[in-house]
Amino acid sequence: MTDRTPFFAGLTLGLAGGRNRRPNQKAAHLRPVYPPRQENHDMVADQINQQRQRIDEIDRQIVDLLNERALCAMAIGRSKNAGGLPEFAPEREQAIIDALERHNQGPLSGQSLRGIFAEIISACRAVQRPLRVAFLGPATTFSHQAAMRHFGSSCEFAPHRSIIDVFHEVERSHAQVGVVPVENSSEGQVSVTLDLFLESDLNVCGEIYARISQVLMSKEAAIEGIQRVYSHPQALNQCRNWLARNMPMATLIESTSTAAAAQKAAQEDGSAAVGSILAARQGGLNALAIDIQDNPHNTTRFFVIGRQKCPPTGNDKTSILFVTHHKPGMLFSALKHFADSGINLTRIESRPLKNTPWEYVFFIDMAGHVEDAQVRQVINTLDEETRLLKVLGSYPMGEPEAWNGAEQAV
Ligand SMILES: O=C(O)C(=O)C[C@]1(C(=O)O)C=C[C@@H](O)C=C1
Repeated sequence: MTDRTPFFAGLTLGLAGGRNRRPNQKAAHLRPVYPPRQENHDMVADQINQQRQRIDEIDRQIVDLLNERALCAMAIGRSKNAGGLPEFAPEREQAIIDALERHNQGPLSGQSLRGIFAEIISACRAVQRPLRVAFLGPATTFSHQAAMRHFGSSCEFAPHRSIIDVFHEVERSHAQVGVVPVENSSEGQVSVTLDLFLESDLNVCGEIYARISQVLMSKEAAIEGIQRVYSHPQALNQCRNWLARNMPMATLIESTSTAAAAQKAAQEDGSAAVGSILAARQGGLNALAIDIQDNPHNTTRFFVIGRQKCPPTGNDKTSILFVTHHKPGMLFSALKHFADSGINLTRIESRPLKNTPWEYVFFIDMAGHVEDAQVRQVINTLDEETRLLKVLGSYPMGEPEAWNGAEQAV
């Protein structure tokens, strides 16, 4: 038995037969449901029926209201077209969700509400013009999942083979936005993405935090029969201890992506893949164990890139890059401006400057919007003191994905 019991095995995907479940432990949906005693039966049925009728009535009202909302969005879309404005307004979307969370009295959780409204806004965007979202593919990768969670499902999702292709698609206006990984809580910076910002004129107009839950998937029903495990090198790295403990005899084989690994596992007997639950579902594979990453809080941060700039929401971040003159104390002096102005830095990273050996470009994220007086002032000062300064964008502060253990082992 594995130490992270396969919650989805034999449950969501229905094929693995729960062989790895602990003895005497039945999944909730398998526990026998006894019919209520006869004298209660009619009363219970009556109560349920009443509430169901009420739900049917409410659902019809919701549909009517949703269509009324969609008509408003269509009218806004026409005005935006007439005024040459982009349909996608991330700051407005953030404001809507923040206001609704403040308004919410429960019992629905804030997280549920966010998910519901991400879909409602997505559908309303689609009646204006479907948002085309380029991402690092193929389908079912963690970039795809992050994009779907952030933008809702009523979008055109366009998978691309590389991060540079995602940048190019947005630069050429083939997609309105792109989703690119920028850093991972275990593996650090995604250097390709950082380097591309030096050349590109695209703006950062959003950030997405996605918790990475790695799943062991196979067409086999149990771990015991598996000899090979495929995955992207990063995913294999993230699960190295778990794989060594639970499948010491299996050969680990690198693939170009977690999605490609899932395809391989679907074709071969005795093989498994490490990747997303979405890949398991789409490939019709058994999820033999979930959350097998060694760090349970493994999170990737993505940037949403676009040609438009995002106005302030009141809760923003700004990303910049700069190259200092090659003199002592220049980095210290740059950072001191932030400290003196009380601006909170949330990330600092450096990359080598490709055409000047032993010189570096610094990437900084800070709390605040470039239109805030203090942020503006520090950036203006830095602009005068540095060799190069570029504001990559200001965008609504993202929320790390809630970790409620819902997907964890039973
Ligand atoms: O308020 C707008 O600007 C709209 O276009 C409406 C709406 C929405 O459905 O609420 C749709 C798309 C935008 O990205 C933001 C909000």
